[in-house]
Amino acid sequence: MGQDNIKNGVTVTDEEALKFHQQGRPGKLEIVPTKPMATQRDLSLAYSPGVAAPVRAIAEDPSRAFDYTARGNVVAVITNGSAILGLGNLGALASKPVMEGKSVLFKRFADVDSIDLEIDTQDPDTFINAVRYLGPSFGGINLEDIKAPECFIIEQKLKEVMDIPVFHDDQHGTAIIAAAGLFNAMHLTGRDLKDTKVVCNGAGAAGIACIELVKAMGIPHENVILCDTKGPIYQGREEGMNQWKSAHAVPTEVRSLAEAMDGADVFFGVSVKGALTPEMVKSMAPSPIIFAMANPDPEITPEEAHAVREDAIVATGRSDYPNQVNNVLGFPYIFRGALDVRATEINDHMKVEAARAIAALAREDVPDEVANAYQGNRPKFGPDYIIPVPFDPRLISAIPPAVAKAAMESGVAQRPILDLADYAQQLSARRDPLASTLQRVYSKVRRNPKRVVFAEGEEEQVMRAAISFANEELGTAILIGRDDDVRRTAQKAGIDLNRPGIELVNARNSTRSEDYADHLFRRLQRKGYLYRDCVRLVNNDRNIFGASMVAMGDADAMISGVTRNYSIVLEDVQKVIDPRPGHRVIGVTISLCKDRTVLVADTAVHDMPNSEELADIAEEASGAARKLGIEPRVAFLAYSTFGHPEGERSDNLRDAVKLLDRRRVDFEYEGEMAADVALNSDLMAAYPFCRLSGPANVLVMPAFHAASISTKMLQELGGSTIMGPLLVGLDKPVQIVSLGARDSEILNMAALAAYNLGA
Ligand SMILES: NC(=O)C1=CN([C@@H]2O[C@H](COP(=O)(O)OP(=O)(O)OC[C@H]3O[C@@H](n4cnc5c(N)ncnc54)[C@H](OP(=O)(O)O)[C@@H]3O)[C@@H](O)[C@H]2O)C=CC1
Ligand SMILES: CC(=O)C(=O)O
Ligand SMILES: [Mg+2]
Repeated sequence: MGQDNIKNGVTVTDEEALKFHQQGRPGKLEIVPTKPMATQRDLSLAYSPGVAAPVRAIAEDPSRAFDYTARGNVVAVITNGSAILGLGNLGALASKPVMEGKSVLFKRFADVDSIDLEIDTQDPDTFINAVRYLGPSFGGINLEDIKAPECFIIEQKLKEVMDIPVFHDDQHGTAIIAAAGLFNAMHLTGRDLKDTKVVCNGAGAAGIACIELVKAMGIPHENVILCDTKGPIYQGREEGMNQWKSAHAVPTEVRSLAEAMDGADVFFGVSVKGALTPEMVKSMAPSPIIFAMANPDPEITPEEAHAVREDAIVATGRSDYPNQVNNVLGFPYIFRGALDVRATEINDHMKVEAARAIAALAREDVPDEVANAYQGNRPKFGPDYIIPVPFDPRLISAIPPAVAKAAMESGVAQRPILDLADYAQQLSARRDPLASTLQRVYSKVRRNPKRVVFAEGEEEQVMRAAISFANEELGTAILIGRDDDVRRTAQKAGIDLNRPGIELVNARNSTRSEDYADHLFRRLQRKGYLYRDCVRLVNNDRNIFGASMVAMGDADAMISGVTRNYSIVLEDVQKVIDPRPGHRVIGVTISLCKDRTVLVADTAVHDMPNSEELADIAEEASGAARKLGIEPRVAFLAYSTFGHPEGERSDNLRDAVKLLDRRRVDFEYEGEMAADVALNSDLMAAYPFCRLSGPANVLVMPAFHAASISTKMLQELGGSTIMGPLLVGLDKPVQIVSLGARDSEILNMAALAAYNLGA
């Protein structure tokens, strides 16, 4: 990675952020039951009289609460809003978006259920009393955004009176990630712990915890100068002091941050935006290490720091720069490990081992599966990659086992895990498949932005998707429509289209229309079309015009379908664009289920595929799977499994398997088999000759109707997120959304079009 990549390019506007929080169900969280609640019997089991039995069992043996209730997997995110990010004391209510955010991050990254609790008091004792009796409800307490010094008192007291982990994230989460990054940066710059001089600006929750941890890991006390709003904390200072700051006072002559920075090796910023100036950076030691961690804006931006010191290693708290020091790398996984061994606390040994695990991960070679999570680059341990990114899928299997092991070693684990290797494997299944898949797609496109035609540019949700596409720096969004109509709708909806990355194209006055009509006529002249028919199609049909732009190289990809049926759009597109040579056009639907991603094909084109077509469908779908980072295991699905029950409807599928044998394809495939055998390894074990090495992840359906019915049922009944059908096999990338799709769906499909699944 170099200077070009310094900014990763994910920017969001205030308007987008507000809309994101407001749309649909306001906020970011909902609670869903884990047991059926459909019948009278369900209710009798779930509530009265069924609850009586677990109540009595728990009263007799409190540890049974972990068996009969959600307690063991629920963490409360609790705050009083007194230090919301770096925004200050804005109170309990205003902090709720951040706390909901922390809760969803718990779920997203480590499958920990979490609920936010905003307690409306600034008084530590009242706060402590509000929390101390909540122990029975939760497996752990994550304190968040509570200002210093109250946070120290609150955490200490709650740890004493509660028998579940209490962890102030801004202290320890931040410290763990900062320590991990620091030790990697010191390794890269050949520094020795004993000679490293650290200046930490910010003597609050994060600052005190950061320097305590790095001192515990070996940096001498006298090498660290802690600063706050009054400047360096020297021995004898009286103004603005408290006992936690005093513990870090050093004998020094420096009286300002600027003086402290002169010759410093390391800067830790956990204060406010802009606190570090370029002049201060200039005065640092060679190859300085700068962690500007204030959120949402750092003490200095990487651009500003690098402008004066090219040799600096810079980290920030933000996701749009390399080296993000953010406690999101820590708290979900630390609690995951602690909950899984039912730890009674999160102690220093567990924190140190978490830091070591994070640091070690950044030094490892990045395997193929992971490379795409890194903004499309394969990062290599170095100045721009000292810490893994939050989307690194290895974090879930690397950090919790380290934490669980440390809990067991330090005697705080109430339910030890005997096989940590097996535990690590189980953990990877907890990853959220949707986010990883889309992250890979977005990262790759951002690295190589594309010009994408949004064929229905007059629709409001299409305009919104186009703007997000441009804001996400995925490329240029080309809106097709009549200028007046587009602008009128935009104005009415309060959308400003006059911004970089948005182009408007009106088919009627395009200088390219004649070329497009010529192209179309060459293709359709022997299919009953006159030249004037082609001119009319180009001028009047947005899908034809948009597809022509893509076919003739004026755009890279196209998205459509909001206003017309899938099959009609596909028919239009195929008038203009051929299948890729040697390929077959099919539809692949991605089904993102709770614990796995499954591709289903063909969900768009072939009504009753013959064996040859089925074999092609398997090849196309497995190509798409690989492009999405999934190593394909293809199952040809039927009502029968390996010949039983007999019936000629499965013949095609059996023949397709034989065809693939002859084609010597390089992916796993097997069939015919029933869906449960394909997806359940226990059932598959009854067929020891089955060549799949695990449950199938690409399901080739015997017919279009089966494919369509099953994906829709998965969505409605199984709670899966369904994406697609995605078109693969076309010579140029086009994706079609479902009729009436919302802007977020259009955006995702536009990103997938730009990603070009078929290439
Ligand atoms: N990247 C990450 O993962 C994390 C980042 N942070 C960020 O760290 C910052 C502090 O958070 P937190 O410790 O929880 O907050 P606290 O309120 O507990 O502490 C803030 C500290 O910053 C000091 N400070 C404020 N302004 C300045 C300034 N201009 N110069 C020097 N010191 C200053 C305060 O000084 P005084 O004591 O004199 O008032 C105080 O010591 C926030 O920006 C937060 O977003 C926090 C946690 C995680
Ligand atoms: C990241 C975080 O917790 C903070 O900035 O407060
Ligand atoms: Mg915080």
